Amino acid sequence: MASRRRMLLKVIILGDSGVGKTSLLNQYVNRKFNNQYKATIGADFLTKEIQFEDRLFTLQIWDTAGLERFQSLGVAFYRGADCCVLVYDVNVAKSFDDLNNWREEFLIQATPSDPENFPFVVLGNKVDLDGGNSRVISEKTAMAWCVSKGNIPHFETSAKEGFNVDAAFECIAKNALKNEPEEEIYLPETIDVVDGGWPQKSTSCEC
Ligand SMILES: Nc1nc2c(ncn2[C@@H]2O[C@H](COP(=O)(O)OP(=O)(O)OP(=O)(O)O)[C@@H](O)[C@H]2O)c(=O)[nH]1
Ligand SMILES: [Mg+2]
Repeated sequence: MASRRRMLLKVIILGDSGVGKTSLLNQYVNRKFNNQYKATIGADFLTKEIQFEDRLFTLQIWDTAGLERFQSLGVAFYRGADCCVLVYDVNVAKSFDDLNNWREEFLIQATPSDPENFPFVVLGNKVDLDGGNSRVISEKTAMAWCVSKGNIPHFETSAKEGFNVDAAFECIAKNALKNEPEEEIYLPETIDVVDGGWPQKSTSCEC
């Protein structure tokens, strides 16, 4: 039976409601943007196959609800995360101020083995809005916070224009990879039929 090595990397996106978490993910995975706001309820994930140094990886990216009433995720959800993305809106001060809470809450829930060095990536989204004139959080202010929290990588992005989205997710993938260099899962390319009761082809390996 042919098999192919594929590592699963779990990424969780957190941040206030409306900062653009779903839009960033949709732009990265589907190259699409929607102006209409539809609040995320609970959590949902999209996957993206990536290749890095001749190896295949599956990024499993979890989009979560920023609205408190739609948050219903248990501790088990956060466990095993390889990278956490914290998103704020450069035009909304509160969304930046809240990053600290999101980060701390994540560490409480996920209980990573080495919290000091757990990989976070911070994204300041909606830099396109009003031609940049409505911005209230400067890149310098955001960078200072990121440095104070152990040099968290920081990107300014626009999900709407696709600005810096690929670069940000490339960094997210690399950081997730750093966090989990040993653990591998093996996804079979084909599944043998056992008593005729199982599918003959796996649909999880499409490349
Ligand atoms: N101009 C502009 N608008 C954006 C951008 N990203 C998202 N939006 C808009 O902002 C609104 C909220 O975006 P979402 O992606 O739904 O926000 P969210 O963080 O997923 O919100 P919750 O699911 O409630 O947590 C939508 O109307 C988007 O179209 C961006 O980069 N630029
Ligand atoms: Mg959403």
